[in-house]
Amino acid sequence: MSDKEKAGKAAATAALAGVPAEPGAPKQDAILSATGVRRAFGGLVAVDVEHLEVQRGTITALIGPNGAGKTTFFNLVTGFDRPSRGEWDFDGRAAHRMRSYQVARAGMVRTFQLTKALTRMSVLDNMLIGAADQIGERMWAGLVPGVWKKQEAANRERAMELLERFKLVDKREHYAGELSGGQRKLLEMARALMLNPKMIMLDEPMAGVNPALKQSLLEHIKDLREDGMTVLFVEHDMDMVHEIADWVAVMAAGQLITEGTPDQISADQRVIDAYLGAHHDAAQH
Ligand SMILES: Nc1ncnc2c1ncn2[C@@H]1O[C@H](COP(=O)(O)OP(=O)(O)OP(=O)(O)O)[C@@H](O)[C@H]1O
Repeated sequence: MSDKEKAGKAAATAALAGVPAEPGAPKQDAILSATGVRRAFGGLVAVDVEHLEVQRGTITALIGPNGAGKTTFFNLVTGFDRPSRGEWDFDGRAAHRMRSYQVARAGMVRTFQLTKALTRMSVLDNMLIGAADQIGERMWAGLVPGVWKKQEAANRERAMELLERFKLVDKREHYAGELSGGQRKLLEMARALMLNPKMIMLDEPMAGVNPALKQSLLEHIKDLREDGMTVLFVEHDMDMVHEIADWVAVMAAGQLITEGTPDQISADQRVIDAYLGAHHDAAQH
């Protein structure tokens, strides 16, 4: 462990010390605080979270069995979906009425899996488009060419910096579709970082990544915390959760059933029951 990593981990642990392992537990300094968030699709309640706070400067995992509502929750707080009801503050500002690009500008940015269209573009173009898309620049780009040019040069510089950092710079002219599973995950992360987020939300960062690249991806995620960012990630790989999460929030059937440190969570009967229940249901289908 580097000194920087030790310091980042220690600061996160200190910030969470004394937080009870209970759903909705208040945090010392929550960057995201959500209350009464509900999203129904017809008769199906996908998300029904009474209260959740995410401590600033930590790596927090959001886990739960398939269909628990994790992705829907991500979509809601980042403005890509609208709740049936609910409120949340991000970094001290009410964010539940913001559009996705306003949320991104406020500093909460989620990663997206590369779509088919994006795999047919170069790695560098992916980076440049990532920046423009999420903050809605396309709307005014055509109107103010001078401003746009300047912004474009800055975006290009930032993109090259990030591609260096993620060791993708040699691939910049390659189609994104030519990248390996792990390199795609790095690109997804790098795209999100184009916006200099305060909090980055990663949806299954380890999915489809070969073991050789996993370690390097883990290091990159820890670096985000060490750089002062807050990380919230959805993940099924419990080894990864144990290795990097400072805190874990568990959802099942739309609700937040508990929270705690990785050790507290793996010993929690509610969590074991939720996973067993989900497997039992799946086996019956
Ligand atoms: N657009 C939608 N229309 C209808 N139902 C939806 C929609 N999006 C999600 N759902 C349903 O909401 C529930 C929660 O789904 P969600 O994808 O949020 O779960 P998840 O915890 O992310 O699952 P996984 O781990 O499998 O990705 C599921 O029952 C899902 O089928």
